[in-house]
Amino acid sequence: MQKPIHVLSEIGKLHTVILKRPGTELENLIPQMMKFLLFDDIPYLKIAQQEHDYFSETLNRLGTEVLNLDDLIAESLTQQNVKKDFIEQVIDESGFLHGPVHDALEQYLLSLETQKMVAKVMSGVRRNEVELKEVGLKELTEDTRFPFYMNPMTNLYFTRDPAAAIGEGISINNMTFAARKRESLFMEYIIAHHPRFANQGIRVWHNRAQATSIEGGDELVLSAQVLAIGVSQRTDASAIEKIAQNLFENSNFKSVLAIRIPHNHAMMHLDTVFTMINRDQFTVHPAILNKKGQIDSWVLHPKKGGGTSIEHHTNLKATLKKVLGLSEIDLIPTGGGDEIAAAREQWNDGTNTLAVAPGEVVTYDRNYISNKLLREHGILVHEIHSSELSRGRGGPRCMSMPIIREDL
Ligand SMILES: NC(=O)NCCC[C@H](N)C(=O)O
Repeated sequence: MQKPIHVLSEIGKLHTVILKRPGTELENLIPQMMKFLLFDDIPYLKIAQQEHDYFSETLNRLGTEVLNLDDLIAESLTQQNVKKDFIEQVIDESGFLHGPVHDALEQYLLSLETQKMVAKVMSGVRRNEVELKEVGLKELTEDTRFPFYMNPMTNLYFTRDPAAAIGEGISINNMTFAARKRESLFMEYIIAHHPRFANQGIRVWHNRAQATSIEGGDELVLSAQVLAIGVSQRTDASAIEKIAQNLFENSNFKSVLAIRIPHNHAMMHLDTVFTMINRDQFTVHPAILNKKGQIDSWVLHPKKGGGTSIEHHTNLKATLKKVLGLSEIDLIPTGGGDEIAAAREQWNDGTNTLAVAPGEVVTYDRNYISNKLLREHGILVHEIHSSELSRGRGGPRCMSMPIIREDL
């Protein structure tokens, strides 16, 4: 019987994926909150939705089952006590553990029918939407720079990051920045309460209560035995050690390749600078390699008798060949290696491909130099529109959370 989660590679035919159509959360993005909400500009929602619908239709046309995050969470909250717990938790995590604001938000959200409540939680609750029964010193002295009690979750359409399917389990991530912390709550409820996932023995490799942070854009399943993880702005080395240990003890994964990437917003996750597109082919943003073409990486293995051994490497090609047992590797440089084209196209997620089958990817149309090069390397490329979606700094891989891929 098909397990609810089954991802043993980055490239096996994509069977089932979770997406989130951009919604009114994007219309609650305002200039003074942009940096905090991890955006560089305000997307035009109508066009962003059209582009996203085209992405979803493209995946459908290629034979992928598309599940929507909003539906999954609403279907997980059918029991009144679960819905109430969810509302309590999301209010707590929005900064209101108790008090008049907490009570007003609770009353408001409980009054909404489940789907509307979910949409509201995602799009944010403005201060003027709820009436406080009393006002204490906390309310009088609080920071009112932002017009929301509950901030909009503008990054939700990047379903890749809050959780990642690895093997037949999942990592439910502790996100780095406040703007995204609440996002992984959805997957926690879905795994625990959705009929498709609940009580199926799904292993949780990392949970959101863990102090160390990790994000799905850094987690790449290179094979049934090898996981690559970025040491990045968003993922701590200590989180990598913990998840590696858990995988070594409880799954068939035998190696974790930790790759250190620059810590900045354009390259916030490993998948913004490196993705797998075929058994032996990868995209890579040339700027992550130093002048000698090197990058620091460490391979973690289980040690006999317990613990983990760590080997340091600097040659990405040689390291990939070694961990994957391949004789050749084709690293395809974003922007064809031209310094300016590479920087521009990486900024617009030219490196961030979503493999739908071995050697077959979905990419943004605007990265025409990288797309042409991929085709010259024999890759089948399906382009999607990207004018507005790209303003959030994420591409097709960031916008998708595969939960079932066919084995290679
Ligand atoms: N996997 C990814 O690279 N996701 C893109 C996330 C973009 C989002 N604005 C963020 O900064 O978290």
